[in-house]
Amino acid sequence: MSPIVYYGPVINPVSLTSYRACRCLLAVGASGSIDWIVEDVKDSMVQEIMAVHGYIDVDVVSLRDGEFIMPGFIDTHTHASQVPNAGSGQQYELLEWLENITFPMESKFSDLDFAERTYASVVRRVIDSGTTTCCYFATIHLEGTQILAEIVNRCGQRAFVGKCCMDRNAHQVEDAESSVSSTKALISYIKDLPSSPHLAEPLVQPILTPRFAITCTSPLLASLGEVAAGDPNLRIQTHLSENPSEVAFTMSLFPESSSYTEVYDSVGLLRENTILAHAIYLDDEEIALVAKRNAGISHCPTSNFNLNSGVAPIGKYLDQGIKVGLGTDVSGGYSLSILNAIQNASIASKVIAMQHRGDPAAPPAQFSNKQFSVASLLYLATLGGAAVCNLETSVGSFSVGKSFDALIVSVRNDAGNPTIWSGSAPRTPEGMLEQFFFCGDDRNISSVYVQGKLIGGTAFTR
Ligand SMILES: Nc1nc2[nH]cnc2c(=O)[nH]1
Ligand SMILES: [Zn+2]
Repeated sequence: MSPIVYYGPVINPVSLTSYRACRCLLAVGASGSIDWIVEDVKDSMVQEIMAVHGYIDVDVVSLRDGEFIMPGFIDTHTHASQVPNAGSGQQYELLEWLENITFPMESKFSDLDFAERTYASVVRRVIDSGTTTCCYFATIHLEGTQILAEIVNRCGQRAFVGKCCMDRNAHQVEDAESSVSSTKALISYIKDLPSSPHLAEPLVQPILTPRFAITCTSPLLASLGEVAAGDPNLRIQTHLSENPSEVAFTMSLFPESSSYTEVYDSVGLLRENTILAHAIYLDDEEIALVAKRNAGISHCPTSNFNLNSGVAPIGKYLDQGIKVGLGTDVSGGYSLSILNAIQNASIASKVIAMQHRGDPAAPPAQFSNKQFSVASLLYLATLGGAAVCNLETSVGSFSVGKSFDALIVSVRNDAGNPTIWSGSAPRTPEGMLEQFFFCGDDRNISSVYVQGKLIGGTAFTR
């Protein structure tokens, strides 16, 4: 790959409360990582800055009015195998929905032709939605999950791919021993996929995936805890405390546990690289335990509304210093786009704020019971998600040495999305970002880059 320099408005998340938005020169080196960035650049300064950095005869691509660069979205929780069901089954709550909608679809992935066709289309759609890093659940099937990992790797997306571990309470189950051995086989398979030697971590990595406590016996969870103990870098993903009936059923299956969270913690599955989807009904002790273990929460607001699960008190978790990212949770959620998760995360935070009008959380609470700002939404969709995946030193924002995992966004008329009103020039980067978040869709995502390489949309060559 030749080095390249992008020139235009760059949106760069900093924290839950701030982001930078200014005209930058951003240089991507031959390895796909960021070589240098200069902020607040004017046209007259471009050639001199390039020369100072020894960038002679390097292409500069200039963005037009209405275009900007931002970090790629990070989807911390979705089910590739459930995408064909998106938009079906919203009349059910979680346990009935699994029984009637989800398990029947997942059973189909024993057919490898079906798996190949479905996953190829799913991964393309996820990339075109602007997701540069994705945490995928596949199904219980080893070969089907290997197909998903291979497709993701071929497409150049950054991802974690997991095979569901289930030895009870599902339509298809394995015994605990087979579940562990096929999980180990998946881990070896993914670690052997071709990858660039200069990367700190391969783009595609395995992730330990006990589906949730209801579908795993204590012996299976304990064995998966041993697998985790043998590989501290191995990420773990599961579901936690999503629905009141689920919580009650879990506690009836694990009467010796003091809480749902403790079921995972007692076997070593709660740690700094564990991704906990939903986490709506945690009590104060569970919140403290998640914080103590530095595990991350995947906030899946579209799914939480769609399956009538509840509204997760994310502001409260943020005030406890818990890492939070966004998840689409298809097909609990009906959209593969993190933009839709952003919109519903905003609404969920406003629902909580409305419920606490005149009753704000006592200081020093900063986020509890308050609506999210655009800065918070941006952070959750990018750098927050990166932290949940333990990837915050390589992706989620732009700084020297980080990977160029990025989107070029257009809110121009010629992007073809009439929902965005673009009559009010000149546009500010902040204004463009907000319009994109609330009115944007795939049509506004011109190019998708992972590690500097174009993986979706069209190459930006101006
Ligand atoms: N939303 C959701 N929750 C789950 N809990 C266990 N499995 C699932 C699933 O597939 N989707
Ligand atoms: Zn899920």
